[in-house]
Amino acid sequence: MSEFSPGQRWISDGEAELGLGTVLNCDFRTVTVLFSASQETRTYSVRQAPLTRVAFGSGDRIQAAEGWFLTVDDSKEANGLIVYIGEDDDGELRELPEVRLADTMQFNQARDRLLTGQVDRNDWFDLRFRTLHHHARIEQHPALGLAGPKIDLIPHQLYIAEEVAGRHAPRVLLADEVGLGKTIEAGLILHRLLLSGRAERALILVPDSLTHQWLVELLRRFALEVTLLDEHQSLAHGDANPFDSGQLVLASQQWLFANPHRQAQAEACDWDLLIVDEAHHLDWSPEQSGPGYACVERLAGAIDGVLLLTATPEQMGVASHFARLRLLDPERYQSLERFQAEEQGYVAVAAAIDALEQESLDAPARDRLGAVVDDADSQALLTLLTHPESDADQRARARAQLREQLLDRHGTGRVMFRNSRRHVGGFPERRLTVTPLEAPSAYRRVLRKLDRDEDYLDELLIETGLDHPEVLLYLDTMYQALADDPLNAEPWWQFDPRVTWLLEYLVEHGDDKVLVIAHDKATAQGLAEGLRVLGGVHAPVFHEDLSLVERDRAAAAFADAEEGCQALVCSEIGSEGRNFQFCHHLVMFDLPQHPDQLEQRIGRLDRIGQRHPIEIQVPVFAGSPGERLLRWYREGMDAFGAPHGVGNDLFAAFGDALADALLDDESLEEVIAETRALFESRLAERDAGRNRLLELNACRPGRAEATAAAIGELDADKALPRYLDQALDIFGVDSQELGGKILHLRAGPQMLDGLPGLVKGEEGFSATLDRGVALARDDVQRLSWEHPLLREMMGRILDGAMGNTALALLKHPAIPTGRVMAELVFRTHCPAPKKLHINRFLPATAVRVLLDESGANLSDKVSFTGLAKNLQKVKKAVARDLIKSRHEQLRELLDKGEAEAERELPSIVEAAQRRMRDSLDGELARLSALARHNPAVREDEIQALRDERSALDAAIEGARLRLDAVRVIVTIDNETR
Ligand SMILES: Nc1ncnc2c1ncn2[C@@H]1O[C@H](COP(=O)(O)OP(=O)(O)OP(=O)(O)O)[C@@H](O)[C@H]1O
Repeated sequence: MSEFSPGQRWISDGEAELGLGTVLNCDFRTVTVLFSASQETRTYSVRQAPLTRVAFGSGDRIQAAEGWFLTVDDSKEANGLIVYIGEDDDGELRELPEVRLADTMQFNQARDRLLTGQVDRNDWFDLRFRTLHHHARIEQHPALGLAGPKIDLIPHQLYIAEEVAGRHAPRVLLADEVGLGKTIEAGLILHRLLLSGRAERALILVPDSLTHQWLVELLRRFALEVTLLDEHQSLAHGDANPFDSGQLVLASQQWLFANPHRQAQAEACDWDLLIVDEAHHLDWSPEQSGPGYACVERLAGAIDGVLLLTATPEQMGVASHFARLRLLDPERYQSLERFQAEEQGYVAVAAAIDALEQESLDAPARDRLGAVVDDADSQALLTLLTHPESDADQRARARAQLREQLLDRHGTGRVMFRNSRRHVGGFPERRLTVTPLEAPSAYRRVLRKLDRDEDYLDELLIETGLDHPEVLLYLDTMYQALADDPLNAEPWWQFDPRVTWLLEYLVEHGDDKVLVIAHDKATAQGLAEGLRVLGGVHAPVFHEDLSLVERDRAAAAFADAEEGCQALVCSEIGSEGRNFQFCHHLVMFDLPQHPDQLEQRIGRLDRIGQRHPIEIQVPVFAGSPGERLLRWYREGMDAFGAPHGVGNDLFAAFGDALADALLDDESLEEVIAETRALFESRLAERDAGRNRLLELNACRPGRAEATAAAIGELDADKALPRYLDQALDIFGVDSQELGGKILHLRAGPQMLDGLPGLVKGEEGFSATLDRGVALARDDVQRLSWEHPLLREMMGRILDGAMGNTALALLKHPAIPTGRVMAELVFRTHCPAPKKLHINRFLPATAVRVLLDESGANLSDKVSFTGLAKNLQKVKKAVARDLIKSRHEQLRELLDKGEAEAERELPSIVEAAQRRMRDSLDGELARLSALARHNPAVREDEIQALRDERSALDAAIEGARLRLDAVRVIVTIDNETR
């Protein structure tokens, strides 16, 4: 006779997610079960039905179809069906026949699953326990969010990322010199915020030309997938807000700034972080702000975290720079005059910090320190430093602490980070070669006329419609504008000797890539045509009016080491921010007018990753205005040697005078001499004042080293390869060694679906645990605890039921056969908003309790691994039967285990609270002391920290323990199996 009767409740062993099933009918051979919650009906063979009867016992809380709950006290049977008896939530005695149990009841909790006979594989249970352990370790690790990205560990970047991502709602200007890695810093900050739960949504606004580069960098280096939004994509969303289509949205500034409707949609979303690249283009003047500035101002007003990126913050003038700082902190930056006055004071602070370098302070050094040390705690350090009885150790500590305090309390360092090549070091040499050429007659004619006739310049401006001094500096453009009929005129590239010179240069350096930059789009296009027609050289053009796809295609054609083209011709703006460090020849076909633009050009090649000296070529017409501009750059400010960061000051002071001197050697000499004088005094100020402070602040070597060491610890974590092996195996991912520390991962036939990067029947991906190997290969991903595959596997285990029950056999000479033990794993549960990142103090923490049949706690005597290696697996059906036969006993052990675990909770809570207070109280004290001196510390930052502290305190206090997993262990003698 079949054990099934209509109305009985069963669950599927293999598909527990179907919910609670009801037997519809049965005969001798088959049973049909309806799973109402998932609207599925299944028919099984009676003899092998993978089903378990649901039977609750005393103390279980069950739900009726009508929604009310019953706490089971007893049960009885009527016509093969169970009727539960107990109290409802109002304390009334009620009966609930099993047929009226809620279909939606889930059996995911370890206790329910165990008692309903759902047992997982033993190795799943092992993996679950290890996952809990590693998850807690990684969540609290100081390198969280910084260790996974595929990057070289460069100290100034690590310092900035660690400092900025640790703040409440970071709002900073990342202003490292060109090519030092601002994108990487922003990526690190974003990654850390995301992993710690402090940010979930970010909007990234970048110039059109850089969208693809950002997309690729975020994916390849940070394994972050972003949604790239443009008008076409947005239209596909119809009436819905397209900015809601992803957590991380990347959009082109040109597109958004020109489109008020899309701006309103972007503003309507909730973001945690706004990133704006090449922020010097956000122009502002006291009279009027540009549309970009206005748009970012509105967004920055509503979004907590803001990162602005620019290598040349003052390119558009000091006022504009000030306005950008104001975007970050409107309260702090209210008056430009005050801001400039404060900057004067930085000279004294920098001098004081430099004075600290002296081993024993002489009188002038003491004076310099005395002039800025204005509070009791700094004063105490200074006294210690100069006290005759303090020993070398005390002095060293006081020196380091005072240095930190001075840096912290003065200057713009909290809002702006600027690293320069000078102190980062290790960058290649720049070599300039100037090739004088004779101007062709078409240009010479005009130049001679300009020499002879002072009034001709005005005429020329009217005739060409060009501006001054462009008309003098870009002679090809001038020639083209003068042509009566531009369509029929001989194109300039036919006779311009720079074109033939370039063709020869390309032949001479046939094996090398050459980047050519010209000021105008039209020049770049003409030049490419000239190269093709005159020399058969195909060089793609890269300019601001190309579509994104065209630009990326051009860049890819250039980047391809084997098949690619030798040269790429760019216009000024078209190439800004791009990575071309695989090439070390730069041809400046003409010169830009602003020193910062010149630096931007060289910065395309002189970037992290450049391995060769940089060859800069400038072909120039003898005696032309262009040659005079070149002299200004070389003699007035050494513009080609290394970035100096004062170009904007020089341009602001002499830009106009230089424009007037472009036709006159005598006045040029004067302008050069004056520029040189200002250049040198600015350099001296830079080294003494604000920039010196900025430099000292942009990287604190001690902290950077500590962060690098923490990352190094995770890189070398021996537990990771072991865990990975086990997890890949259990999730059904095939892993094949390719040699050279590289693995190839592919979905196996039994793989659990939905793992990132792996789809059955598809290729999979190559990956390595080794940072160096990953960096050397674009096509190889870097595996770490932070890789999406690991995070997904760990998340699935911790959020789901996988491995939360198991049964194993133990052969032990000292324990009689047939005894039951229960290995219970409890985990702390601490509901709190994600933004609090409570995991850094109290991640889900495992408490393991091992009980023998009598309820004695053996946890301290028998370790998890010690026990696990002696266990033997058992067939699922046998396991189910064993559990069924020990129901009551197991219930008792579960209750007893809970009481045992509860005893551990207070010490866990206390330790977490201590960790939290140590960390936050220290930070609060530091910030409050800072705020008294440095107005860049915002009051809302301090208040937010206080609020955070009390919210964390309450959340940790409310921590509870929940049973997470249970393994039943049954002893056997040597013969039994
Ligand atoms: N830590 C790093 N590891 C590996 N590569 C790096 C690292 N930092 C920077 N790079 C590489 O150096 C180049 C320059 O970095 P990035 O683009 O971030 O500089 P940037 O300061 O934003 O430049 P720009 O001023 O031109 O916008 C990029 O190709 C980047 O991938």
